[in-house]
Order: sequence, then C-alpha cells, then structure tokens
Amino acid sequence: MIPCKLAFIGGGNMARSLIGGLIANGMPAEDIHVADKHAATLESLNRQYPVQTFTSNQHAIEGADVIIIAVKPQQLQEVVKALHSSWQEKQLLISIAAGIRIEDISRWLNKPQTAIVRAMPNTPALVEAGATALFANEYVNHQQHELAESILRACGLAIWLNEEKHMDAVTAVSGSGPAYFFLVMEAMENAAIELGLPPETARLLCLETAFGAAKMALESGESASTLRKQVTSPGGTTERAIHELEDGGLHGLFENALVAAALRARELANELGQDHA
Ligand SMILES: NC(=O)C1=CN([C@@H]2O[C@H](COP(=O)(O)OP(=O)(O)OC[C@H]3O[C@@H](n4cnc5c(N)ncnc54)[C@H](O)[C@@H]3O)[C@@H](O)[C@H]2O)C=CC1
Ligand SMILES: O=C(O)[C@@H]1CCC=N1
Repeated sequence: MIPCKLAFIGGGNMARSLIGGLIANGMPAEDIHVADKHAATLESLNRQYPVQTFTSNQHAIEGADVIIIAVKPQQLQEVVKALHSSWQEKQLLISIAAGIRIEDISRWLNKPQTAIVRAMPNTPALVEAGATALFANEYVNHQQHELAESILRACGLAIWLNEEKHMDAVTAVSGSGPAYFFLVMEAMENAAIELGLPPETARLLCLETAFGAAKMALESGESASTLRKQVTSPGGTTERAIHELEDGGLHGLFENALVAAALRARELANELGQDHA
C-alpha cells in the first residue's frame, strides 16, 4: 500500500470496515484520523483500533493527503460545506456516499478544481474481501489515482469505472449486495432449523456452504450456471429445490430488487443534489 495520511469523516459502519481492512493490510493506525460527531462512536472505534480520533472534522483533515467522507448521503452537504475554509488544494476527497454526484460535492465544497473520487465499497472490506468501484473527476492526478486505488485495493477488489452514471448500478450490485447474501444465509439457516438441525449445526453448514460456493465460483473459472448444473442431478434433490425457487420467481425478484436499489441511489442524488431527471 502507498504510504499516506488518511482522514475519515464519519466513523460508522462503512468507515469501520475500511479501517479494519486497512490496518489488517499493514497501514499504521497512527496514519489514520477519524472524526465523528458522536464521542461514543469514537471511543468504541478506539477500543478496537489505535487510530487518532477527533470530534472536529476540520482538525481531522489537517495534514491528510486523502479524506474519505463516510457520513450518510443526507449529512454530506452540511459536512462538505463546513470543510471549505480548511481544505488544502492538494488534498484528495473520496466520497463513499450512495447516489451523490461529484459535481454536487464539488459545488458544496466550493473549490471547483478539487480532486474528487467517488467510491462504492462494501462491508466485507473489514476482512479484506471487499469489492469497490471507483470513478475519478478530471482534477485527480496520476499519483492521486494510484493512491485511491491502493487504499481501496488494500480492502479487496478495486475497479475503475469509465462513467459516473454506472455508480448507481454498482451500488445496487456490490454496495448493497452483502445484505442480499446475508438475507439468503438467514433464510437458509432458519429453514435448516425448521428441518430439525441444531441451530449451531445449521449456522455452520449454511455459512461454509456460502463461503465454499463463492470461493469455487471465483477460483474454478466456470460460470455460476455451470457450477449450479454440476450440483443438480436429474431427478435428484437439488432439482426439486431449484424448481421451488424458480417457481417462486427468484430471478424476477433479484431483477426488481436491483432496479429498486439503483433507482433509490438516483433518487437520493436528485433529492439531495441538483435534479438531473
Ligand atoms: N454500510 C454500507 O454497507 C455502505 C455504506 N456506504 C455509504 O457510506 C456512508 C456511511 O454509511 P454507514 O457507515 O452505513 O453509516 P453510519 O450511520 O454507520 O455512519 C455514519 C457516521 O457519520 C457520523 N456523522 C454524522 N454526521 C456527522 C458530522 N456532521 N460530522 C462527523 N460525523 C458525522 C455518524 O455519527 C456516524 O457514525 C453512506 O453515505 C453510505 O451510503 C457505501 C457503501 C456500503
Ligand atoms: O443502504 C445504503 O444506502 C448503503 C449504500 C450501499 C450499502 N449501504
């Protein structure tokens, strides 16, 4: 990882996942500043990681090369506007907020030539198994480009997008995606308990199966469809189960869910920034 001084504004769930991934990857905790308006959030973070904590956002960004804004989209405008007077020209801003467009962030900061990267990470960053898509504005120089990539790559996969508009689809797929898989795990675990398995056995079998399926899909080079067919013996047990899932409209449900999430990202941008509808 490229050495740098990093400041987080907002020390909630996503910041904590990124911080955990960065520290596990060798980033010195003293190079990480974290600001949050809730002292209790900072205390609980500090119990886990010896990062430098601040209740002033302005103090937290002093001397930082990169500032990751990790507050809710609804809080972004107020937070960014208040950074105007402390912002240094050479600093790189990374926003991880769902929906909010770079041009709105730049307008709120009121420093039109600021280098801004929009990133959409996900919580498995905590265990260095995250997936992040990135998009840079025209003011991000080569070194800042490398730096942003190195920070997010320390937490897992990092891929650049050519068009900012694809960020809403990314948010629907990989930003929100861990929740869909956790929901499937919950549903399978409950069904396994209903079938009579002891809860701990049900939990372990479901989680290892999810992990094994994802690892195999990543490492085998085969498509998910081929791997599914390898499990599905004609006239066997899997076929019956898949029939139930498809009869219940699983494909359509996922299509609707992802469209709804992407539309919500666009809605957030239009509600909170300038309307592009
Ligand atoms: N949770 C997730 O899986 C993902 C979240 N995101 C994005 O990350 C951002 C943060 O989301 P979460 O971590 O889930 O939310 P969160 O609510 O857990 O964390 C936000 C933190 O910001 C702090 N905060 C609020 N106002 C502040 C202010 N004025 N100054 C300093 N700190 C302030 C809050 O006290 C809180 O600790 C959102 O914009 C979300 O769209 C992106 C990808 C995945
Ligand atoms: O639910 C949300 O709005 C955020 C963005 C992606 C994951 N969590």
